[in-house]
Amino acid sequence: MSFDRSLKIAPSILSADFANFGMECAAIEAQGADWVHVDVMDGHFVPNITFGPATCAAIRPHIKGVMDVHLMIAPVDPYIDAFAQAGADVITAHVEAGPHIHRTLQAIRGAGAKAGVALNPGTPASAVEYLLDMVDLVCVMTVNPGFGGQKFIHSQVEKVRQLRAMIGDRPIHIEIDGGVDPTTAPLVAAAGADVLVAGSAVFRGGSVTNPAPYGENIRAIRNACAG
Ligand SMILES: O=C(CO)[C@H](O)[C@H](O)COP(=O)(O)O
Ligand SMILES: [Co+2]
Repeated sequence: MSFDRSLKIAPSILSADFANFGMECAAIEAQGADWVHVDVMDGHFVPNITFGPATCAAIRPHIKGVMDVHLMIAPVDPYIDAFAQAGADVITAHVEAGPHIHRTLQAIRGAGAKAGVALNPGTPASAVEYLLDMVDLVCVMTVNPGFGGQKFIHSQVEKVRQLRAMIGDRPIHIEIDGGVDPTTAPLVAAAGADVLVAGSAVFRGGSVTNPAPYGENIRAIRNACAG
């Protein structure tokens, strides 16, 4: 997985048909997705439960590109190897999920994956200042984690600007997660983000038997950022 700062759309399969994950992953890639974003929730760190490493391993053969695993779980460390072995290219842990994020990031890289750190809306950009040599991606949550389809929190755009300045020319992605659509995407792209996660705004109107709307929705986000 090589680094580039071009705009990437990463549909979140949280909004996909859970009975057809494999086909949904293949469909969104065929419709222009750059990465596939996989939301793991434990009902403890966040008030919702999704799935674990076995599901990630099951969908891996259906994803040609980057599998971007967002862990909303606490503790994180006991599960890192399992998600790496499931084929995650990027594993992102929350800075709020435990007392030893530096150790967690070391463990992610040690397991052979790219290391991401996520910040909840109430966590300042400065939380990653001493982690920049440890991370490949910083994820700015623009909703409170736990559910798809929530409203974008506009105060986070300033945090993205601060992170862009802090990161400078280091090869670190800035990912935005939550409430991304053609209206909000240009705000964070202009502020310096390069990976835009979008769940409801990509999957709305489509299905595995009618995937064309996925492509239209992805293009609408991309075009809004270009315009
Ligand atoms: O991490 C997440 C929620 O915790 C999801 O990735 C995010 O909410 C995407 O869904 P939507 O685009 O519908 O907001
Ligand atoms: Co996510």
